[in-house]
Amino acid sequence: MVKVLISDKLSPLAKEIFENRGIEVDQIVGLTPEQLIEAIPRYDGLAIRSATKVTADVLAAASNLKVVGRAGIGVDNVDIKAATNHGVVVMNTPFGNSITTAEHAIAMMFAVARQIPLANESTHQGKWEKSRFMGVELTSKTLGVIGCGNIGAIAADRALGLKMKVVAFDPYLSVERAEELGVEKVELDELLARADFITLHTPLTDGTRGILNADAFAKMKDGVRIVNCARGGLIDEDALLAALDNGKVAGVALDVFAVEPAKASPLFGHEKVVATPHLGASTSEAQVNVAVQVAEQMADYLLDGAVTNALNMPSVSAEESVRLAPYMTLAKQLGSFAGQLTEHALQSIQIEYQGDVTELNTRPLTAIVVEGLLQPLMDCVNMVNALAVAKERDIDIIETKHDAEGDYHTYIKVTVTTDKQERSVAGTLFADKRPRIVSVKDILVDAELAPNMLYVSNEDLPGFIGALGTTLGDAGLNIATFSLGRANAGGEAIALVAIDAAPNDKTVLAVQSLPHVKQVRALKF
Ligand SMILES: NC(=O)C1=CN([C@@H]2O[C@H](COP(=O)(O)OP(=O)(O)OC[C@H]3O[C@@H](n4cnc5c(N)ncnc54)[C@H](O)[C@@H]3O)[C@@H](O)[C@H]2O)C=CC1
Ligand SMILES: O=C(O)C(=O)COP(=O)(O)O
Repeated sequence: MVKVLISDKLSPLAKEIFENRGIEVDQIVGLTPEQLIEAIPRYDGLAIRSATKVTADVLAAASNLKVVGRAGIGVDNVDIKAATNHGVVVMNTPFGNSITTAEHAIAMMFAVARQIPLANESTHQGKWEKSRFMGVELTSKTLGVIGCGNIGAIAADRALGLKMKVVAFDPYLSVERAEELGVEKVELDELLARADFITLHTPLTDGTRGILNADAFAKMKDGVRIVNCARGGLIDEDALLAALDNGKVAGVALDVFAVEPAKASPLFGHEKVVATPHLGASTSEAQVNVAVQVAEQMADYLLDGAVTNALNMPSVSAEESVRLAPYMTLAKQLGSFAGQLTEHALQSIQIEYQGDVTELNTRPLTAIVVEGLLQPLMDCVNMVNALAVAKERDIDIIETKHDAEGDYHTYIKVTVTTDKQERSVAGTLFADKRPRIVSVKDILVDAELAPNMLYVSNEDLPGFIGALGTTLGDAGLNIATFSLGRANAGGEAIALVAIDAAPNDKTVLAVQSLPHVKQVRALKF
């Protein structure tokens, strides 16, 4: 039975969805890294929020894991590269909590503009310090949005509603999109120089880590106020403390911290710091959204092979997955066939799609061709990591698509170029949706692959077929099907023989030593 571990606090709806779909669920919150490593081999799926750290060590131990589902957006707590290498799909829920998080950023902006938390605390203490708390208006102020994606754009929209002017820095924001949003696209330095308030909405990556550092603070207006509801690592906390102390920054509202859970920080207790414990996504609405979405996405993948919102794999809908299924078998067979015949260093893999198949999402097909091809050559390759593994090894993957040209309404051809030769194998689906190999090295054949096959290439001369049959018969091997093809009379010929059991090395050698035989391979599918 498929098993999922929920290792962070998720709406109970997630568990309910998994169970309704026949998936066994354990919810264990607060595991130490060691406990997670010990538990993880028992699970096919892991559902998390931001607390669980899915490190390379966890993934190395996760021998059955197929998917990590992040009920939320940021995946900086998941080692995606290691997940890819281990063939684990990582998916998130990119929109479920974006409104909620943008609202938190706006709430934090008000909180820091009017010192609401401090005023609240003082009032509860019966101090009535009316003259202590002097705030600033938001109207007409300039808000600098760093990272204008889903959340940044919603925050910008709300700020415009508050009659603020919004400038945005985001290298990937087009001028048209900026216009549509009603924001002014600017460079970072200009944003820093102009903004009265700055709000951060980028992911934490090597490119954004410390984006607000001492240099950046130096470029800001005196008395700027900053909101961070994205990730702690975006702000250099030491530089921030200095900027608060020297008056450059009038106030900061932090929902996120460099190290979480943040139980101690020099920023804590500072009058100018408003802090919340990573609450950006914590509304009942958002938590229902992300829990339902992650559970459904994970169940779809584990049960039906549908891929949605994956960060390391192309998307495949459930309907596509059904239509793709016979093609996936064909593509895997073609890749595997080519891989089992490949003896030299691979340079490129060309995958040509013709006819009906071009109407489908061919990216998963390409991934599975490459998986099939690399599997005989190396361990631990699967659909998730195949393209990355090929790239790492400088193998070019070339995908082409054409209308149907020849005899087949649908057709896939895989051509492998090594440093010594080029070899191709092509196949189709017949009306029964069963895959057929229709050519090898451009020699026409018509073969249905069986678990055990013998591939023989030979010179097309009389006597070979009888000799092959006798050799296999002598070895006690029953022939199930026998497909032949030849380039021309007397030219290169190919035999693809389905046999009921795998031939041993002695039999392969015996076939190899038959007259006119060029190459023999026992193939497994
Ligand atoms: N506090 C909380 O509870 C929550 C925090 N988040 C954080 O918010 C982040 C943003 O979420 P979304 O808006 O949904 O992501 P998104 O992917 O829609 O937007 C991120 C934007 O950042 C931009 N960006 C990337 N590198 C940049 C750079 N060097 N400088 C400026 N912009 C850059 C991208 O072009 C993109 O437009 C998430 O990655 C997550 O870390 C998300 C949800 C809840
Ligand atoms: O979705 C995100 O990126 C968040 O940061 C939300 O984090 P959480 O799920 O509340 O731990």
